[in-house]
Amino acid sequence: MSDALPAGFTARPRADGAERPVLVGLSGGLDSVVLLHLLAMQPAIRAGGLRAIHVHHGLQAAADEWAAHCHALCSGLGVPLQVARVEVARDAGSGLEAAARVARRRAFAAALDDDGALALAHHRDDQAETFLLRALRASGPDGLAAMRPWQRFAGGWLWRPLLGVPRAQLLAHARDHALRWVEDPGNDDTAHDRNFLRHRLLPLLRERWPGADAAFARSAALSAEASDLLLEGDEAALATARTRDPQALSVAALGLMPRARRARVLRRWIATLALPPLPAQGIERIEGDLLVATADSDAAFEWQGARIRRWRGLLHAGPGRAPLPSSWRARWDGRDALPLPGGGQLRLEGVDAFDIPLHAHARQGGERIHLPGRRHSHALKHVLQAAGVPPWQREHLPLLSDAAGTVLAAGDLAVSAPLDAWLRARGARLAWQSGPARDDIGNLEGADPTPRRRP
Ligand SMILES: Nc1ncnc2c1ncn2[C@@H]1O[C@H](COP(=O)(O)OP(=O)(O)OP(=O)(O)O)[C@@H](O)[C@H]1O
Repeated sequence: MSDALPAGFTARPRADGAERPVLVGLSGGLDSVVLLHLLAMQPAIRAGGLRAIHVHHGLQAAADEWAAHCHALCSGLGVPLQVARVEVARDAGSGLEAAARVARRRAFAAALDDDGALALAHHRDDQAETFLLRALRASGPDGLAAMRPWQRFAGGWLWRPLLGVPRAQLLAHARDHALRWVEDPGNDDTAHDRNFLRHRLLPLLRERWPGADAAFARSAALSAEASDLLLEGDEAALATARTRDPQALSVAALGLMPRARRARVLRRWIATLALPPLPAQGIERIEGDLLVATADSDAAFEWQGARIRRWRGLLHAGPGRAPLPSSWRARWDGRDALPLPGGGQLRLEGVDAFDIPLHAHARQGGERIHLPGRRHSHALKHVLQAAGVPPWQREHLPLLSDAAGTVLAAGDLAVSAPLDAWLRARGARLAWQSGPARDDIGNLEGADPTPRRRP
């Protein structure tokens, strides 16, 4: 490759006109060594702040050698290098390679500057492989779009400047400049689908169709265009079904959409909630069990720890969690947040503590509560029904009682007259968080709710 960079090889300046700092993911292999070398030759990119990161997984005997190699390369080019050592969860159900990838992405996210660009060395051959792998998994246009040159990542962007460049050109560049790199022995094992495509299938395809990689990459780019157009329509359709609660969609509005659009809208909705992607049979089940007029009142679809249910003309989505154990009890003085079994917490805000500790516990059934402004107590069940609290939320609801067993509050949804008066007098309030806080790191890429546009 000549030293002229491919089109789009400049990291776009930020909105404020400043150069975007670039962090290169440097494995020590051919692709990322060439990427670093090309970027280091760009005065504008150097001026914006060019750094490299090598993630040391410690999984292979040669890992120290790779890190040392990256050091030598970076010091030769005058580029600061961070070596991030990560722990890879060896017992991860999804396999060691997937676990290493997650650990790597976390390290990248932690090291990336706000609004900076993480440059990775994926090239056109990688794109052709990704396109074929997606086709073999029966993906539609969103999946066939394969890798994007720019996409949101953590607090900044993921940038793939070499996506249009064939690997052969990278090799030629490395040889022209006498660059040295380390070979990863794992890349030869054809038991992995990607390696099988790389070493067996793609060479055969190229024999007959020399332009195969370019054609696959072009198909990926066309799919990306189609996917972006569809996404705009999905957003508009989703808006018509939204309610004030982001976790609830109107069944009636969904019913007005063509089936194919509805499937996309449901997937999009789930992505915006940072829940695991809906599997194909999920759409079938929602269509068949939840959206029909005769749907059971407790009909639900569950997948990978998430759940969609229909209730009162709405579809509700969220993490599926076990109810509070009925035997759970805890004394709580209000000083610190009270952690709830299965995630979530109860907090007393605006005042230090209660005058005397209260008892937190699960509902047993039959409780009554005396609400402010009412003469008599009411069955808690009716109070929650009247307030429109969905049944599954009621199962997680912690109650607060005094020593005599009088119910003083049900989460922050119903507060009794005496506790309400006590809180008001102090400008204080109860706050109930019903589930664990979201871990956004798990969603750094893939189900990214932000459309993938150039910065
Ligand atoms: N150990 C590492 N340290 C730093 N960067 C790395 C490391 N491994 C890979 N990278 C960067 O990530 C890019 C992609 O590498 P690779 O395909 O092995 O990773 P991946 O995360 O599995 O990517 P994908 O699954 O998207 O293809 C490399 O070109 C390089 O820029």
